[in-house]
Amino acid sequence: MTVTLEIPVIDLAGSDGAEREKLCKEVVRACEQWGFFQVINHGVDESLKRRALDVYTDFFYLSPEEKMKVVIPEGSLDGWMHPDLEAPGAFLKNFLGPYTPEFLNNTWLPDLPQHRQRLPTNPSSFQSTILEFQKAARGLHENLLQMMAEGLGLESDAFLKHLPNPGMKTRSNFYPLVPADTYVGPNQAHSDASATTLLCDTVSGLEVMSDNAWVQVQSRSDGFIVNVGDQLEILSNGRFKSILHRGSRNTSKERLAVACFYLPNSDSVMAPIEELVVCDQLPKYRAIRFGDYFKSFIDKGNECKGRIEGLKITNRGLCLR
Ligand SMILES: O=C(O)CCC(=O)C(=O)O
Ligand SMILES: [Fe+2]
Repeated sequence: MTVTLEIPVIDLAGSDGAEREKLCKEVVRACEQWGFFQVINHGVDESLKRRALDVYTDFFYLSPEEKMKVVIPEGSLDGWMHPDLEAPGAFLKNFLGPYTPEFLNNTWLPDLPQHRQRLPTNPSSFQSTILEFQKAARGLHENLLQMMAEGLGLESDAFLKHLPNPGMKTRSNFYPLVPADTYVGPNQAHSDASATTLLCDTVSGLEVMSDNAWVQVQSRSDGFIVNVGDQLEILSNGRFKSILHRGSRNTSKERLAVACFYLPNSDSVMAPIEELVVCDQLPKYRAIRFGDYFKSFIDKGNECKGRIEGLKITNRGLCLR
């Protein structure tokens, strides 16, 4: 039996008006207590979200030969991968768990030729649709980051000013329906390397660690699941929690899950923001250049919370692992 979890659902409809202060506090409470919440009336057009999910589904339904045109090459994380394919090199193998589903990874920002090269050209509307979707998702990420800062009593750009020229990446996981007697485990448990992540899926399947047990989030078709990533845990000096989670199949329906990551640029240095260290007295994490963090994310594998644990400053001094 799957145990389900009701994470907070926050209605952003009034977030530009008189309700803003109350909603900002709700967002902060959800980041502190859960690390995960859902938003509805989030400002991203429902039909755009639907078109984005459809164009991803159309991509996954293409023939393997067609998808091979954007297969992940050695030394990269961007492109298409299927569990039946041999991962090209240790680089990607590290990153995959034992039950990795078919997936497509892309980088939308920074907009560089090496990232564009890995974008599918089939379906023909893929790039224009997802680019439009990414722009809308960026707006929602930034609105939420402002609300989080305001809810903590800080200037609304308190987080965003540490995230100039952000990166945007997507990972879309495709979980086909498998016969009931086929055991296919969940994918690798991890916390996200992002500042914030927005997840939209066609049916429920996300599992989060709550009280040392895996519980499934009931996703809403009109919402986005929002989660605090490792960078926001660092910036908030540990007030916001980047929680272990994993994707899994839905036992009755095919499932598509699209995660949109909002990331610092490689040269941004992530460290607890001063305003929060003053209140807490001590920084709980040592500073790290995001590019170095992301490299250790790749080197150590997409595994548990090893990366952020290694940055924690303990009472005994630096915890270097
Ligand atoms: O597939 C899912 O439901 C979760 C995806 C996820 O957590 C990720 O890609 O970071
Ligand atoms: Fe994730």
